Amino acid sequence: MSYEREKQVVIEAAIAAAKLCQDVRRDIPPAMEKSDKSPVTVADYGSQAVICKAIGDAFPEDAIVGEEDATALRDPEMAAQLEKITQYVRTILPEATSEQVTEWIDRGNGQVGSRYWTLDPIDGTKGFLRQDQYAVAIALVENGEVKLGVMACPALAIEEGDEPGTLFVAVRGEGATRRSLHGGEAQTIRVVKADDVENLRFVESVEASHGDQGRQNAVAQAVGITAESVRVDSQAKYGIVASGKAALYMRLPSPKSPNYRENIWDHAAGAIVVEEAGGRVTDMHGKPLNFADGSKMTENRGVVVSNGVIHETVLAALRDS
Ligand SMILES: Nc1ncnc2c1ncn2[C@@H]1O[C@H](COP(=O)(O)OS(=O)(=O)O)[C@@H](OP(=O)(O)O)[C@H]1O
Ligand SMILES: [Mg+2]
Ligand SMILES: [Mg+2]
Ligand SMILES: [Mg+2]
Repeated sequence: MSYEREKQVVIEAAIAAAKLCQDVRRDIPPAMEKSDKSPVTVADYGSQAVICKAIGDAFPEDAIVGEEDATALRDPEMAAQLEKITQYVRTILPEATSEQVTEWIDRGNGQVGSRYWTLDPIDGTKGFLRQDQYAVAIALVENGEVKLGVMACPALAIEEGDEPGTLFVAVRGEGATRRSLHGGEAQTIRVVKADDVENLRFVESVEASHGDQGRQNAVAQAVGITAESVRVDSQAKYGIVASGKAALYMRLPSPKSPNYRENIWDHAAGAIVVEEAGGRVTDMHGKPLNFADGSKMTENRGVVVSNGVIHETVLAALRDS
């Protein structure tokens, strides 16, 4: 088995961060606004602090490329927010100080290199605020290839009716598993088979502005998916495809933001989980996602995630659309 220590460290960190996020969510957090107008909450910061501390302590040589940074929190006007974040972090690390919290968050300001971690402390912040789906997503990348992905989806039940909370783990060459965030055995997961008509659904973002829902639906129809899309926030969509509950996840560039480029932390963990479950992940032109060059995937457009079998058909339908 490879990456055993890495896996242990980040599974433990992801479970702790997921608990912190659920604690915050029970108190219904107000959102703060980032410079790009997107929302961020005390849970995004708290989750990044807990995970970056764990990775930085265990692997001090490794760079971490995280979504958030602590610059805004050092503004004296943000003192009350920083204190709140610190209180939540103390439920996991009782001795934590505000100064340490900002320092741990800023461990996520690393650069993409030959070996690095990428972290989305809360993917789907809008979903988190809506009490819908979100994910804590961590991946280890070596020489441009994702080697390990750990994704906690605190609001996603394994089977309908179960207590929500699913943890996905994948190591390159060793398959993908899921388990309950509340404990229990890990089960191997596989993508949906071509003849499993009941699960030939497709998933897309809840937020219409994060994709092109008109074109996504047209392409799904063109490849024979007749059911309406299932709209889910965050990389939980990758988990759903990897578990065989949907055959396709499409994310096509939004006509409203044609210059948007995808971030590595929005895809790295989810992508390895799907690939190790037997699926395929490319951009809309069939190019592999580029995790080698920087935090933005500047050479890629959109994302297509499938069970593999239908992938070429989807890419062909996209060319024709
Ligand atoms: N214009 C545009 N196009 C594509 N993607 C965008 C865009 N704007 C934001 N984002 C990123 O979307 C991340 C949320 O993922 P989803 O779209 O899958 O979830 S959601 O339905 O919007 O909640 C979200 O991740 P978080 O910021 O971690 O929540 C953003 O990185
Ligand atoms: Mg964000
Ligand atoms: Mg994200
Ligand atoms: Mg995020």
